[in-house]
Amino acid sequence: VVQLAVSSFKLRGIPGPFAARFTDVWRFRAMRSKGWSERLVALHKKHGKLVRLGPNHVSVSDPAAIPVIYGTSPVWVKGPSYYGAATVSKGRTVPSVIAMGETQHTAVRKSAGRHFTTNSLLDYEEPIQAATTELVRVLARNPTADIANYLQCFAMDVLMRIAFSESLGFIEKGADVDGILAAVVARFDHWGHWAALPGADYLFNKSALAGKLRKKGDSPLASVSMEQLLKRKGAMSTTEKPDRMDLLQKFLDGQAKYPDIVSDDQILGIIMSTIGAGADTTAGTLAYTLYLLCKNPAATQKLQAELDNALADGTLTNPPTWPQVNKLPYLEAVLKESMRVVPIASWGLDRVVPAGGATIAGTYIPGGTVVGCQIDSVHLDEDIYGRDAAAFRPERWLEADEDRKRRMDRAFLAFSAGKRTCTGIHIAWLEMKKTLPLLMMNFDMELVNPGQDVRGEMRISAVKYPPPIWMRIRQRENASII
Ligand code: HEM
Repeated sequence: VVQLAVSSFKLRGIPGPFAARFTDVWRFRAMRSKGWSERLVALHKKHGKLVRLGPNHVSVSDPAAIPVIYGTSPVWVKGPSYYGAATVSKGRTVPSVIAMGETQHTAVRKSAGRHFTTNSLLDYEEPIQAATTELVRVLARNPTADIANYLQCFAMDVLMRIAFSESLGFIEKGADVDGILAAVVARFDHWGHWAALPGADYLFNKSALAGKLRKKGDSPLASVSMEQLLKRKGAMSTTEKPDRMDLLQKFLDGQAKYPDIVSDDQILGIIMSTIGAGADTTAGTLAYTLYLLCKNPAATQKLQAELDNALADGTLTNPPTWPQVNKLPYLEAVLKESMRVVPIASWGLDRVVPAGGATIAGTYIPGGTVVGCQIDSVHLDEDIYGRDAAAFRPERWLEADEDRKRRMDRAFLAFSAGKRTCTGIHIAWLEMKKTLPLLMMNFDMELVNPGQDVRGEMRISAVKYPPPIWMRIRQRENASII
C-alpha cells in the first residue's frame, strides 16, 4: 500500500482525467462505456504521449517507447489487467496463454512454440483452404449477407479444423454451434469489463466462494475441447497414428514424449487460449478490411487488378496457395493498413515497469507502475505514418522508403510486440492472405447501407466487435466458385 501511494505520488505530474488519479474505478466505468478506444485516442490528443488512467496506471502513445516497454532484456512482466483473461472452468483456473506469468509462458513456449512457427504453416493450409472454400460456396448462395457474422463463423470453423480436424458446421449454419461462439464472446466481454479491477474480478467471479455461489456450468468451449481430448486419447489407444497433424495431436505427441511436463490441463488451456485468441480477432479484422474496401472502391479495384493480373500471368491459381499470396504486395498493404486504422485488440498491452524505473516519453516512471502502449493512438502517429495517418490508404506501405518502412513496421502494434507478441501471428497471416484474395477474386461486394459508419457502431469489449455489416454480394464475371 505504501509502495502504491509513493508510486502514485510520483506520477502526479502526468496528466489525465482527475478522478483517475485516485481510483481504478474510473477506468472500470470508462471501459464499460461506448467508444472507449476513441476516448483514449482523444485523451492522448489532449494530454500528449502519457496519460494517467489510474493511481498506478499510465497509457503511452509513443512509438519510441515500444522497444523500451516490450524489449527483451529484461522482459517487463504483464500487468494485472490480464487476470481478466484467465478463465475458470469447474472451479479451477485454466492456464490461459495470454494471461500467463513469464516462467509458465517460457515453459509453454518450449513445449508448444514450434507449432506456431512458419515451419508449421503447411500443416494448417489445407484446413484453412477447406473452410475458405466453404465460405465462398455459402456466400455464393446469398445475394446479401451480414459479412461480420459469416466471418465470425468462418474463423471459428478454421480453428476447429486446425485444432481438432473437425468442422462443427459453423459456416453452413451461419450461426453459433453449441454456444461456442457465445463462450468466446463472453470471455472477451468479461476481460473487457473487469480488466481494471483484478482484485474485484477474483472476489466476485473467480474465488472459491464466487464459484460456489454462482454454480455456473462449464464453458461450452471447455466442454468441446475436453470431449475432443478424450475422444482422441481413446482413439490413440486403439489405432497407431492419426491421419492429420492437428494442434491437438501435436500437443498429445508432446505429452507422450514429456509426460511429466505436459498435463491434460495444460493441453486444454493452450487449445482453449488458441481458439479464444484466434477466432474473433481474425474474424473482426477481415470484416473491417472488407468494410474499408467497400468504403474505398479505388483500393478494391487495385486489389482485384493485382489478383486478376497474377491469375492471367499464371503466378496465382484458384484456389491460391500460400507461397503465391505471400508475394502479393498490395494484398499485404491492404491488410496491414486495415489493422493499422482498426486494430482489433482493445485490451491494454499493459506491462509493469521493473524496479529502478524507466524513462518513457522523456518522463521518469517509477518501478512498479503499470504502463501500456495504446495501439490506436500509436497507429495514428503522424511522424511515423504521415499527416494523413487517420485515412485508410494502403499505398503508404508501398510508397515508403526503407527507413520510413522500418519505422512504420516498428510502430505497428496490431499483434503487439516483443516476447509476448501474438503467438498465432503466422497462422493469422496465412488465414487472412488465403481468404481475402479468394473472396475478391470471386465476388464484388458493396455495403447494403453505403452510409454505414462502423466506428460509431462497434462494440468495445476486449476486442472491437463489429456490428452487423450487411453486404450485397455479386459473383464476378470470371468467378470460378471452387
Ligand atoms: C488478425 C488476427 C489477430 C490479431 C490482430 C491478434 C492480436 C494479438 C495481440 C495484440 C495479442 C496480445 C499480446 C499482448 O498482450 O501483448 C495476441 C496474443 C495472442 N494471440 Fe493473437 N491475434 C490474431 C490472431 C491470432 C490467431 C489466429 C491465433 C491462434 C491461432 C492467436 C493466438 C494468440 C495467442 C495464443 C496469444 C497469447 C500470446 C502470449 O501471451 O504469449 N492470435 N494476439
